[in-house]
Amino acid sequence: MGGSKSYGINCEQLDLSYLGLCKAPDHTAYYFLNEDHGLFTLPQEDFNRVREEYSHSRTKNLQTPLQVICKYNGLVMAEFKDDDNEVKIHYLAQDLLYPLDKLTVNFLVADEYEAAKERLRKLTKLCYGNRKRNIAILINPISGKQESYNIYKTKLRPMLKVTRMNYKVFKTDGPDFIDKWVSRLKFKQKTYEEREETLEEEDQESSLICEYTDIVVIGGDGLLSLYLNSCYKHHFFNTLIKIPILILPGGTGNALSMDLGGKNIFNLCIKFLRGETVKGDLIRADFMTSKISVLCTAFCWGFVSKVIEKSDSWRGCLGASRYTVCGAREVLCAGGPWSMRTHQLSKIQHNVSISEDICKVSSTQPLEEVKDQETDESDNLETSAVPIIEKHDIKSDRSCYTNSGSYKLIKEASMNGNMITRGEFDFNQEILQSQDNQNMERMSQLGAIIDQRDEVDWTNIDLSEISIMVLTTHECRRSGSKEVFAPFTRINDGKMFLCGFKECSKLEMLMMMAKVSTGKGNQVRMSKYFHQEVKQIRIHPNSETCFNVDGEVYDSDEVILTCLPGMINLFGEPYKIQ
Ligand SMILES: Nc1ncnc2c1ncn2[C@@H]1O[C@H](COP(=O)(O)OP(=O)(O)OP(=O)(O)O)[C@@H](O)[C@H]1O
Repeated sequence: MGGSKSYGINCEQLDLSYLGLCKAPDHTAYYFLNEDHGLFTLPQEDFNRVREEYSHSRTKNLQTPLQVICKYNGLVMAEFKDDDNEVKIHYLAQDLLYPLDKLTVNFLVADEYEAAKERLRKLTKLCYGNRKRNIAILINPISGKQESYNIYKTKLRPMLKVTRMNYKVFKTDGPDFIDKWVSRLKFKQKTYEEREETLEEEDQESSLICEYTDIVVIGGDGLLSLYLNSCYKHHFFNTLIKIPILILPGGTGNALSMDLGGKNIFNLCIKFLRGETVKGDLIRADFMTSKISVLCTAFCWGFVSKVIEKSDSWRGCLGASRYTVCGAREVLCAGGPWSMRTHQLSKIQHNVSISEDICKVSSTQPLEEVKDQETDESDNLETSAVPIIEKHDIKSDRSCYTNSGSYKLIKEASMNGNMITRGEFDFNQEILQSQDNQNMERMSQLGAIIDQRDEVDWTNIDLSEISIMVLTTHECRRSGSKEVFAPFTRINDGKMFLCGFKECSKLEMLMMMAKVSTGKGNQVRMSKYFHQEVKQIRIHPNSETCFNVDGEVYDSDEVILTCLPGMINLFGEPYKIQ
C-alpha cells in the first residue's frame, strides 16, 4: 500500500455515522470511509483508544493522527467479491509515484461487509453519478514526443477499466482521419425518457444523441482543432458540440490542456470520470473565400505565425523546445544590427478593426454548400479506413443501427403522457427534409447572419507600432515549460483578447520572451506588452503572410473573428486568477 500520509482530523468534521470499519488482511489496522475525508486507516492498537477518546472528548478533537490513504476525490472505484466478503478499493495514491493503487480488505463478519459495500456504493455514486457513458478516444500517435498512446495506456486506461466504462480507441493514420471519423458518426433519437429529462429541447436536432457521450482527445491543440472543425462542418453540429471533451496533453504545446489542469494528468482524468466540466469559449473564423472554421486556442499572424510554420520542420529533433529555439533564432538571425526594430522582421501590415459591440457578421459561404460537399465526400469513404485499435464494450447495445450504415430509428411519440406509437422510419430522409431549418437555426445560434459583413462599425487599430499580435480566449500555457502568454484570461470567462508586444528592439523582444517563459505573468507589467478585450475583429491581410489557426498553417485571407462564449464543454478546471 503506497503513499499514506499522517495528519490529525478534527472530530467536529467527522460524522461517525458515516464511518465504516473493516479489518485489514493482516488484522493490524482498521479502515474508515468518510464522505469528507475519503479512505483512512488506524493501527489496531489505537482503535479502542480513539473510540474512547472520541466518546469522552468534549471538544471532539482526536489526538491520535489518522493515516489518510486517499482523499475522497481520489477514490476511483470499488469492486466486490460477495463469496469472500472482499472489497477491492482502487484509489489515487498521494505520492503519485504509482498513482493508481488498490487496497483489498476481507471482512470477517458478513454484516460488516454488507455495510461497507453499501457505503462504498454511495460514495462512488456521489463521485461518478449514474450516467451511462460511451467514450470515444482519439489518439494522434505522431504528436509531440509520440507519447499519446502511452498516456492512454498508463494513465487513462487503468481508470476506465476499473470504472467499467464503455470506450473505443481510435488511432489517427493521417491528417484526414478525424474528418472521416466525424462524418461517419451515428446518431439516434432520444428515447421518451431521455427527452423527458430535457423538456425544453424539443426541436428536431436536440432530440438526437450521438453514439458517443464523451470524446477524449490525446494529442496536441492541432488534433483538437481538427476535431472541432470537422464537427463544425457536420449536419448535427449543435448535437456534436454538446458532447464534452477531455484533452490529454500528448502534443507539443498542449496550450488548452495545460490551461485545464493537464499538467497533472491523473487529476484531470479523475475530473473526467466525475464529469466535472466547464463551458469553454471558442473563436469563429469567417474567411472571405471558402473556409469557415472554429478555433479553440489562438489565431496568430506575422512573427508568431512565421515561427510556428518554420519550427514544424524541427519537430523531430527539438520536440517541445522547437518554438523557443526557432523564435529566438528568428529574432537574432534576421539581418541588421541589434538596434533593428523587430516589426521589420515580422512584416505585420494588416488592418485590424474592432467592432464596437457584439455584432452579427456575414458568412461568406452558404453552409449548405459545405454540407453537400461533405456528404458527397463521405459517401465514397470506406468504413474500414477508420481503424479501431481497441474496444471495451461492457454492455453493447447496437440494436438501433443496421448493417448498411444508414440506420433505423425507433421513434417514440406521446399523447396524454402515454407512448402511443413506436415505428421505424428512414433517418436519412428525415435529415434531407430538415436540412434547411437546421442550418438557419445553427447559423443564428452562432451569431452568423448572411450579408451583414459591411454593416458593422469597425475601428481601425494602428499596427505600425506592433511587433507581435495574438488573438486568444485562454491563457496559452505550454507543456514542458512554465510559459504563459495571456495570464489574465480563462477559457471559461466568455472573453477574447488581442494581446502581444508593441514595437521593440531585438533585445527587448528577447527579454519579453524570457518574461513569458517564467510563467509568472510579469510581461503584463511591461510597457511594451498590451492586451485588449475584443468581441470581434476583422483582418485585411495585405502582404504574403500566412495565418496560424490553432497551430495549423492557413493561407492569409480577409477574415472576421468572433468570440463564441461558452460554446464547448471541456473536462477540467482552469487555474484560479490570482
Ligand atoms: N497519423 C498521423 N500521421 C501524420 N500526421 C497526423 C497523424 N494524425 C494527425 N496528424 C496531423 O498531425 C498534426 C499535429 O497534431 P497535434 O496537434 O496532435 O500535435 P502537435 O503539433 O505536436 O502538438 P501542438 O498542436 O500542441 O503543438 C495535425 O496537423 C494532424 O493533421
